[in-house]
Amino acid sequence: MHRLPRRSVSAVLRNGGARYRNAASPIASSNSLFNESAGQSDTKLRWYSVLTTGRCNTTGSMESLNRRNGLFRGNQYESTTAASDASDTPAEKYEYQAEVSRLMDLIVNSLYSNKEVFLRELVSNASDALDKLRFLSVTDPNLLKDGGDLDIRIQSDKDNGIITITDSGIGMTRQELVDCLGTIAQSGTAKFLKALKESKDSGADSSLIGQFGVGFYSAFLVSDRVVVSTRSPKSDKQYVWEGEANSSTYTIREETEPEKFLPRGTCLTLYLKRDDKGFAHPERIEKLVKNYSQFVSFPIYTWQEKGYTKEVEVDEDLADAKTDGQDGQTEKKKKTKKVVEKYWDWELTNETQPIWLRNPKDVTTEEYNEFYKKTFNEYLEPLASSHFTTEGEVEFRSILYVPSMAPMGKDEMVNLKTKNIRLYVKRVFISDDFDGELFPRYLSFIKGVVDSNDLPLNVSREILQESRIVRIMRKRLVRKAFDMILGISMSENRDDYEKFWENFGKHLKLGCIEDRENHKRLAPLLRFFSSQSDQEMISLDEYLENMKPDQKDIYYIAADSVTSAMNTPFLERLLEKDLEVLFLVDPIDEVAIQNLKSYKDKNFVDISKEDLDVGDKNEEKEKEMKQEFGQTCDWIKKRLGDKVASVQISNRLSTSPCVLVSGKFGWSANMERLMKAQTVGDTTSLEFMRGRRVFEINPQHPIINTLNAAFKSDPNDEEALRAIDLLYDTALISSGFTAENPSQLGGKIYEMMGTALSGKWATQQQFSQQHNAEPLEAEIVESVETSGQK
Ligand SMILES: Nc1ncnc2c1ncn2[C@@H]1O[C@H](COP(=O)(O)OP(=O)(O)OP(=O)(O)O)[C@@H](O)[C@H]1O
Repeated sequence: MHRLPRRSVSAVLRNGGARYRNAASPIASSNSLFNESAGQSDTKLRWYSVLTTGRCNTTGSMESLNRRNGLFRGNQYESTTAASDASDTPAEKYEYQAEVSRLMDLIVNSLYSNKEVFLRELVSNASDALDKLRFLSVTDPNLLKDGGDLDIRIQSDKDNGIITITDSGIGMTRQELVDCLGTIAQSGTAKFLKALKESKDSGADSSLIGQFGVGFYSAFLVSDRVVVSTRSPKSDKQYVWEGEANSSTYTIREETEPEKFLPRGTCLTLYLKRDDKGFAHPERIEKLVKNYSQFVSFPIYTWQEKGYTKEVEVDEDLADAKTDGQDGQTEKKKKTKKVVEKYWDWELTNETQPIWLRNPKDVTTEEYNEFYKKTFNEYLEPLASSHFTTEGEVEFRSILYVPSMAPMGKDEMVNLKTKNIRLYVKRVFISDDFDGELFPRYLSFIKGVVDSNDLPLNVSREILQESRIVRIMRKRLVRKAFDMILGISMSENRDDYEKFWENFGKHLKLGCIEDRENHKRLAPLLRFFSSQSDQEMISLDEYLENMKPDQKDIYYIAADSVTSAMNTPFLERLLEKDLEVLFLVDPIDEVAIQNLKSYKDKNFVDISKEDLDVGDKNEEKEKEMKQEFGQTCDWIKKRLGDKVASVQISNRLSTSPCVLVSGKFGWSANMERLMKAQTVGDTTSLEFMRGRRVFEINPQHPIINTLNAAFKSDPNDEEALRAIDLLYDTALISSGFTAENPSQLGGKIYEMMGTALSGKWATQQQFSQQHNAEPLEAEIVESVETSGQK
């Protein structure tokens, strides 16, 4: 039995055009341009450097002119005799063309919502280049002969706004530069992967990140000019690709500066735009690497300023010098002071082995907690964590955490954008900005990381495409989250679930309202106070264990506090019969329970609603009571009019004379109060939902008996009729409703007090007046006599 002590529960997603030719190297002819286009219909777009050279002679002067004007739009490459429709005119096929500079502008400025992703994209390319080299070197070790580690190095010059990203990967040949960087939306990486798969090479590395062939151009998000110096181990020459933002041309030349020669790999130099020079700050680079590329599988070094403290000797001031010895000579004393020596060096900035890729058996709780604190900037340890891998249709790895505290701020509970789940695809951080795709909002408090290789992302890698895969993933994450919470609830340490409930109980109740599919998982996690446990909260399973053998339902009452629930007249008879009643004291409780409807085949029954069956129906007795009080009920109903739907003999009262019961389908008093507090403007719906109220009388109560007698003697007796009014108003309040006319009620109470007081105290007052008056008179008489004597 795990009962929670009472606390404040309420505190709570090419080659269609010319091959590149620069002025110095007019290799490709315009002929090849169009032949190639015809042959490569899968080609998308390329940088038309030919546009500037105008060396296009095959297809006629108009096209050349258009190209020169930068308006080359239609490339007629084939005439076909095949009739396209009913007409006999042969249809001509055209290939789509694009205005490259505009397209570039679109890619650069419309694809990404956040500039800083440029570093993620370029580091991912470097990682892919290293991965390709690693893979190819297995069969061709010569590729690694030039030595050097497989790593990525980022250096920046903040004063001049320059960033260089160097990798010792596969590099690019001149042709590859043209094919990969000179062709928008052509991914050398995707081709590489495809070739591997086609060769059915089981070693096809699924950790290759690139797939769309646009990531590289994100460099122009922040740069005016990009220079790529690259050397493929397959080539003995190094080439330099250079392109500028807003330009539809690029150049390629051979690297001639020996100091820029690379043994192998690629060095990208970004000349940042004026407003983006801040990105060249070493600290900013470090931060971006840590956020986006923390778990890339190759070491990333950033060039950072460091410092060490050393002791240096300082000459003591003469003033401070001591006079030493007998000869009085002044001796300079050597003193030292600590100074910080600054220097620049490479610093390893990422972790190549993410914790989630390790075997859970090898990870300690401390390591999980440390990862949690570091990743989510938390200072408190989590309440629970779960590290798992799912296989099958969707494969992903994840570590989820239940925080030990709800976030500060009221809106957090319904805030989907909590940035609590960090999504990685192939170890590269994609996003933490979700809109309920991975977790429903009531579980938005769960924190964690999810890493998958199969997630469908859009080109900018910003949006998780709504897909079956995401739905499956969400289902599994939610299930794991529930397992984790259940684990806390079954923990030996009771305080843990108490803490959890205090922080996130409301979230689970919201889940009861919003997630029907998971009612079975949610219900066992709920906790309530009850008529038999007003200090410790109980679970629904504990309630069931405590049910009477013949008890059919789970009873509950909604109130604004445990105290008022404990003293409600609705509870009287159930207490007498030792039936436990759940107290729903959080405003969300009643709606949550109404959504659950039942738990383990037992219905939830509101004891403040009509037709309550507490299992002791006695038809004969009821008949007898009806005979005795039936007419009195009609008489009371007549007096109360439309205020009540009917007046009935109660089976739930023992000490109170009457109670006001809500209709079966109407709002309870508690719900009415809550709805009233939230309604602004038109209150017609309130009136409607209030529905019927039934006035129940307790035939055992003296007041009811007196009224019964009064009715029998004189149904028109004014005092008896006014007593009915007062009885109704009082029942309204004791049943949890708000008085219709509080000041009138006050008046009635004063009047009654007056009558009651005058009944008892007037007699006494009369008595004491009589007794006090006489001695006073006697005294006066006496004094008169005395004066007479004088
Ligand atoms: N540092 C590099 N070393 C070697 N090749 C590179 C490098 N950077 C880019 N490339 C080549 O250029 C191609 C295009 O790169 P780009 O970033 O535009 O697209 P991608 O990485 O293939 O796909 P995505 O758009 O998904 O990032 C790559 O596929 C790769 O073949």
